[in-house]
Amino acid sequence: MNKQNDPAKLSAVSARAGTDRYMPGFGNDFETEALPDALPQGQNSPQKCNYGLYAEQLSGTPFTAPRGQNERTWCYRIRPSVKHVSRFEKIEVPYWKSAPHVDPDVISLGQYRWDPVPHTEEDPTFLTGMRTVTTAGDVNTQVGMASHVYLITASMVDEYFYSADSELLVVPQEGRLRFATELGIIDLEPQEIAVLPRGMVFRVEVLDGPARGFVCENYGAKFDLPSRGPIGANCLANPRDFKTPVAAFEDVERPSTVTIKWCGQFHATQIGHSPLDVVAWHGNYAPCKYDLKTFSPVGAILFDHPDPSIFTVLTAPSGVEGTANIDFVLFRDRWNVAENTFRPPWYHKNIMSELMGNIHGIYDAKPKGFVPGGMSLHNMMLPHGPDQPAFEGASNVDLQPQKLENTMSFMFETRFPQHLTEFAAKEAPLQDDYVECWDGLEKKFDGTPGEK
Ligand SMILES: O=C(O)Cc1cc(O)ccc1O
Ligand SMILES: [Fe+2]
Repeated sequence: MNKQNDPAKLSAVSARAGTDRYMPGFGNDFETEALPDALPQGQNSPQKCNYGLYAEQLSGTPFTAPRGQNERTWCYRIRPSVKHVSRFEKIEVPYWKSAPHVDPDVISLGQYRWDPVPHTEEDPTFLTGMRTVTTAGDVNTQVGMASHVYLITASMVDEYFYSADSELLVVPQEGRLRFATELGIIDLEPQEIAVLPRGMVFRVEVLDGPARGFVCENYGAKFDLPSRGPIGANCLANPRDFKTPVAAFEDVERPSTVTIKWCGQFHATQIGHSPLDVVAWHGNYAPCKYDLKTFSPVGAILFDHPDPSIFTVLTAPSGVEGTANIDFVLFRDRWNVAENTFRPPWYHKNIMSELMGNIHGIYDAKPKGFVPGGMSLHNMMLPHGPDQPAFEGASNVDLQPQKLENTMSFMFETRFPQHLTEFAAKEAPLQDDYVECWDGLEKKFDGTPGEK
């Protein structure tokens, strides 16, 4: 291996220069060290680690999980984590809610749509700027999810966080963020996503603000790549496009706070140093980022509109095959070529509940009103579909091959009904007139077949 491609050398450079670098692959068994020979070879727990480091395992799955699903990472760190978090004090993070959270005064049954949540006067961080929109399932039994909007203008300074409750899928819509994590640094911008594993400590800095985006908090089993079935080994999200950071550590001694989300509650602990002190690590339980522009969509090339599951980027299983705890689905720019076909999404009712967000541009089923930064919720078994202008347009358009451009929306689709928070129902800019977008769909039936 030449010097330039040697991950050890890259990470050493990375740690010193503070630049971010990544290793390709989804769920790979990675190894990386920010100082030469910090990573033990051939074993996990030497009697004494080099540099006086402590060896520590982070288990993301039970010890006995089947081999293909078993995930853990070995960290070689300046202090063991137990020196970072002890003597907890309960704190309030009022806008970050967890399931079950059903407010009797809030009705969740319905079709809802929101304008972008505006930035506030305060200077919120990733923690204080998190606004829960929906919750589903139960955080205590590790099933379900929550969807959030984040509004961030301030970096976390000497402040760290981890969620024992969940894996976090972060979908930026505006602004650039840096996730300084125990295992390395991820820089993130709109049209990219990051996946932060349960239990991993991080700090979020604003590189370019204000920052707004969406978070899917997964209480259940981890996000995985979907099986492609007959599609074969390529297209959709390809494993090599997922990027995991190389090791980068901080040897900083300053009064700091670590906040933990645990069973829906928040606790803080004070420490005298940065917990991001992992000098080297190896394993397959690690954060990653993914550029949504590398998603290769597959679709109908003759007629009809397939189910949106063909656009699944990541899926978090629920234990029932084909019934996801969460699917993360991407509607990106693509060619529309189907002949004699109503090309936008069809009208439907779904046993899964669909939370959508617009990252960029125009969504074909809702040409107006569903704008970047905005969201919609079509809850379990509640009918929805194209609005009246979209229906008329798509029913009458000349069906030439058409490139859908300037479009990127996503869906957090879960098997569980999603319950609105008070914030979503009462504070966020809910569009009271949303359901009127279907009012103009008139009766066309007159008992005769033919042109309508
Ligand atoms: O409701 C939506 O807009 C999402 C959606 C898109 C699609 O192409 C088919 C079904 C579906 O639920
Ligand atoms: Fe839908």
